[in-house]
Amino acid sequence: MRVLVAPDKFAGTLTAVQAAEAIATGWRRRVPDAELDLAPMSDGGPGFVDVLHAGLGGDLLGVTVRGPLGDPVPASVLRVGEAAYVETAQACGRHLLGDGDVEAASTYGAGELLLAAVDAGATHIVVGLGGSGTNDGGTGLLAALGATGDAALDAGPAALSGLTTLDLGRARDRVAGVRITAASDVDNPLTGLFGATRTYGPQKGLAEDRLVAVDAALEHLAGLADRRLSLEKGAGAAGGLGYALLLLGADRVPGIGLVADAVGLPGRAARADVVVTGEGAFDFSSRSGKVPYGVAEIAAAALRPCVALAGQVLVGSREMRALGVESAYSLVELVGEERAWGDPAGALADLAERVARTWGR
Ligand SMILES: NC(=O)c1ccc[n+]([C@@H]2O[C@H](COP(=O)([O-])OP(=O)(O)OC[C@H]3O[C@@H](n4cnc5c(N)ncnc54)[C@H](O)[C@@H]3O)[C@@H](O)[C@H]2O)c1
Ligand SMILES: O=C(O)C[C@H](O)C(=O)O
Repeated sequence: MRVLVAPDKFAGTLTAVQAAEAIATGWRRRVPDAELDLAPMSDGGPGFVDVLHAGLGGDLLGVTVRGPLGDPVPASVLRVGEAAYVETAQACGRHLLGDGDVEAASTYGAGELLLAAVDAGATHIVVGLGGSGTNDGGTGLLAALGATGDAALDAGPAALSGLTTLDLGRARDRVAGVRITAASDVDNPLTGLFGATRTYGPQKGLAEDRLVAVDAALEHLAGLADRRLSLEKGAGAAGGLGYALLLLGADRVPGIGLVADAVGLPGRAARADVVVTGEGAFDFSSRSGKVPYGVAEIAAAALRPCVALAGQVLVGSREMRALGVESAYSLVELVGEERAWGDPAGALADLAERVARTWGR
């Protein structure tokens, strides 16, 4: 039997590559002759570059860029032929913000990362967006590329309400002739009820009573730069970093679809008997763009059953099936909180071994 193993990361405990390996280890214990095809996934957020490197090969170029609060952080550019892939979470991810203030956090480092890809000679740069700890409308990135204005562009959203002029000429020149694709985990617009701030601000530590002011700062930015683009899908990804890329002429695609196509997931699903996906918390709250649902869609198109293994399962079985996942299995339910967190790889292997009893025949 052939099993396609295509999980996302389990945020905080396992990378997608580690999760895929743990699932394969457990499955093999139950079905030693199973053929396991490992395809760790990402939606554009954390893990994007690792997963593409595992799937596509290519060369990693190490760089140091400014983190969200200004401290230097390591990041990398993945070169594959003429293309380059960068992951903005490496420069401004939520894991780098800690307890820091998102209102002071900047995407400047993501701009430095983009520049490193330009300087490496890439003619097509794919920028992964998601899991950010920033909400600055991507102005930090624009500043790193040479954009100027009459207020600080690299100091978070607060300064933006004072902006009366914005010149993007130099930033656009820096990327002239380079095709940019934004691969985003979510498709929210920049502002408003479904915009970056109101939807994702609270999980970055933005207080309820600051949401209106910060959203207004991004709205002010949109008024100066380009209101139409602020309404485009994905403008609100990664705290508005999607918007900055659209201002530079980028096209936008869902990250999960880009990664799936890059690693040939549809063909691999068609060659499998069963597809296994997973993530840390299998929930409903943010299903658009999430890896398990993207993988389930691909499995369904190939007429293959899809099951999910997760740290926690927070979706009812009826909803889950409606989304194309046959069954979902929970680590915490099998081994309890302590082991799920203390030995995530071992626990996930045990869960996969159990699931292979049902699905490995
Ligand atoms: N946060 C959003 O609103 C949102 C929206 C759309 C897409 N996304 C994308 O979805 C991806 C996943 O985001 P996420 O933050 O939901 O990650 P996730 O699904 O991995 O969930 C993280 C949670 O999983 C649980 N978990 C992780 N390891 C566990 C273990 N070993 N045992 C038990 N529980 C465990 C924990 O509760 C943890 O908080 C990111 O790449 C992000 O870009 C996020
Ligand atoms: O990944 C998320 O939390 C959603 C969004 O793309 C962000 O980074 O703010």
